[in-house]
Amino acid sequence: MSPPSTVLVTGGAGFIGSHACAELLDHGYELIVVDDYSNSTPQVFTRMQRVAGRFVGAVYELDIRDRQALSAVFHRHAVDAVVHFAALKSAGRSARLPLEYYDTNIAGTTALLRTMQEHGVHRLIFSSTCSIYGEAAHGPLDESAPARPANPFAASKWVCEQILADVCARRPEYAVMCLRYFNPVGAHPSGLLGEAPHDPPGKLMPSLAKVAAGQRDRLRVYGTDYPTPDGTAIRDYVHVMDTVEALRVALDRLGDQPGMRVYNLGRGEGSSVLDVITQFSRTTGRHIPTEAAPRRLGDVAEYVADARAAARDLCWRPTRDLDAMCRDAWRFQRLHPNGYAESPRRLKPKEY
Ligand SMILES: O=c1ccn([C@@H]2O[C@H](COP(=O)(O)OP(=O)(O)O[C@H]3O[C@H](CO)[C@H](O)[C@H](O)[C@H]3O)[C@@H](O)[C@H]2O)c(=O)[nH]1
Repeated sequence: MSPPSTVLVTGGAGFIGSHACAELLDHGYELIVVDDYSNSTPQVFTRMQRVAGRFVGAVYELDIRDRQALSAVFHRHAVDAVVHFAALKSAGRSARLPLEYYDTNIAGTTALLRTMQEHGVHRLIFSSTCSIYGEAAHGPLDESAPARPANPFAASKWVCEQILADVCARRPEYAVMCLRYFNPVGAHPSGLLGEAPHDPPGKLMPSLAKVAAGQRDRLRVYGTDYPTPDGTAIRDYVHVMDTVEALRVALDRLGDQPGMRVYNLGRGEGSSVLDVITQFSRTTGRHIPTEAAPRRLGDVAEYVADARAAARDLCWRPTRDLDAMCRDAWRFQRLHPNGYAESPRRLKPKEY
């Protein structure tokens, strides 16, 4: 099978989605994007065009659970493959709103799969997460580590993986890759694209950027009593540009073999919350005031990837370190203090 050329990206206006679209446009793919803008904004496409030098083919505002609207998109465009990001993704919020998460993430995925089937599209890249591993053993986790989802967000992703495995087991025409993202952070090196959630940022890197910029007075460190060397939780942070490079190679190779393949996308290097704060401070020269806070609902002590399968099959070797992740996140914050909401500031070269 030849590589797909027209790709439908769900959630293409979101953080990983927008960087993925820029990467795919850069490599000649034709893109159709659907997004409901529940945690993103259409402004992202203007920036994406500046980054990639060309337009996304078409953009539709829709909820992927709306099968009629989704079907109309497949009618209009000859889609070869789908990259599926659209989902709710906050572990803590999911513990408070389980139904909302199961409905959006699972019903959204089944609606997409049924629509794909109706239109004869069988190639899919699914966005999964390291959080399906839950409270697993310490140390690098490979793809065979048992799933023990610790919150409804993680459980919803694990259910989707099982649905996809069942579909692939019964239908040989399907080719699916599940990419288990560890903690993608950073921003496009142009400073045009970055992480700009609607709600006050709950994630570590954008929160750090807001504190460093003086938009928030301190960073709350959620949990200082984890069984880790410094008591704070360990994650495997990976630059979003490295992440989307892996995705692009996965898409290039999606047609090579049928069935379902699963890959961890992490660097194999754990950093604690305090490690990230120290690095962010060092990279930006800013003091980061902190405050110890209780553990966040649904969080676990440690996720570190064994990503040798992605290295072997996708020849993927992430090259950007934590310093680069902090530098790029900071550049986006400095250039766009309000994300996608307003025109950029002009920075002198030494300002970032
Ligand atoms: O202000 C903050 C924000 C975060 N943290 C801590 O920093 C670590 C990282 O938290 P993030 O919210 O940045 O990311 P998560 O580890 O919760 O990310 C998980 O959820 C993501 C989706 O939001 C992805 O699915 C990812 O793969 C999965 O690991 C956690 O220990 C968290 O408690 C703080 O201490 N203070």
